[in-house]
Amino acid sequence: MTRIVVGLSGGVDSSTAAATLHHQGYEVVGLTLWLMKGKGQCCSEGMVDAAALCEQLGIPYHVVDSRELFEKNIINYLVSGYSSGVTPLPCSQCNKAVKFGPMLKYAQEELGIDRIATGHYARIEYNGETGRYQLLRAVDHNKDQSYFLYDLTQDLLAHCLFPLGNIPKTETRKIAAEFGLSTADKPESQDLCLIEAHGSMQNFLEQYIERQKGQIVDTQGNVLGEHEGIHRYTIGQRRGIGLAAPEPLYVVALDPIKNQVIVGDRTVATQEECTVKQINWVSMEPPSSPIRAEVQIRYRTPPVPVTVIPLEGGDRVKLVFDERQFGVTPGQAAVWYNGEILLGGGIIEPAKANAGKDFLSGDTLAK
Ligand SMILES: Nc1ncnc2c1ncn2[C@@H]1O[C@H](COP(=O)(O)OP(=O)(O)OP(=O)(O)O)[C@@H](O)[C@H]1O
Repeated sequence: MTRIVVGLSGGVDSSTAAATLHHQGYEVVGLTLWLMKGKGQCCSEGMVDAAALCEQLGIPYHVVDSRELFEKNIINYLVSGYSSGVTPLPCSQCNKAVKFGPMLKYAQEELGIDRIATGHYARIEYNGETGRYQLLRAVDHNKDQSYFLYDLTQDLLAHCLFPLGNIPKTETRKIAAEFGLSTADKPESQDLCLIEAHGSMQNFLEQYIERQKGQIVDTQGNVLGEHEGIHRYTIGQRRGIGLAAPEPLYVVALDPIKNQVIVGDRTVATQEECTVKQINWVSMEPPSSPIRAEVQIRYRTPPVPVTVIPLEGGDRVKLVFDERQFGVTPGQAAVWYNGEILLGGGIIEPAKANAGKDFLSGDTLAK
């Protein structure tokens, strides 16, 4: 019987993934990574539900204390990112560095098990011709989570199963009900786990970052108002800027050196290109010449046509959009696809390399 470790968050998706594999004859071991410090946060309720599920299925259950790892990789990453004017995407970082890598290591080293599974909505296919594991969008495009998985290595993909990638979410709930799982009706998590735990990203960040008043300026440097810390803003943001203006104003840049929030109209908030670092090529070898693809610059933005141009050194690319894009946000992931197939992705770099951002201070540009 094939043994497999299933990552359990206590939600309906991972419960159904575990129950499905168990039903298919896998010898399933449930495992929850305990991620957040502090009483009553995030995982505690999840652990109770995950333990109940394992009891119901009659399978072993493990909890791995990963709070240090989460703090080192995610909390520090967020705090230093927001303090320096970027908006980091914690989920892809968490998947690679905190969840999949350590979960596989624990499975192999502590349990002698060589496979792991999660309730993510995405598909993995081995391509015999290229010898690569390809990551594909979930059949249910509305639930597709491949964007958050772009940074998984070939080795991780080779050891992973996503049992829900081929079914619509509605089917997941049906299966959960048929198996009589107590999580069948559990509401969807609506946001990042950190936001669910703290109410908002600002609440979370302000445990670590002090509010520091600064100026809100336009792209010519005229002072329009005051803010309470650049960590409270994101490129492309319109709501909550607190300025009355005839035309809607958007955050177009954040200058950590001058502690300024720079705002402009929608045209200033669009870009025709950007650079991307820390690239992970997933379903194809790194190309030596430009390729055409469709890119997503945020989880919920639709994919748009793009030319991906490899830059010297191999770890960065330039993205040239066919049409100017709004809200290209440093720190977020840009992930490019060929139809269903996720080709690669990386982290959008700050505006220094992006034309037209000369309203940032020299020091910021030199960073
Ligand atoms: N703390 C954790 N420990 C182990 N695995 C986890 C943990 N959190 C999430 N996972 C795994 O990652 C998958 C995707 O997590 P995500 O936070 O996106 O939850 P979700 O899509 O709401 O799924 P679920 O309904 O299972 O909570 C989960 O289905 C689960 O398999």
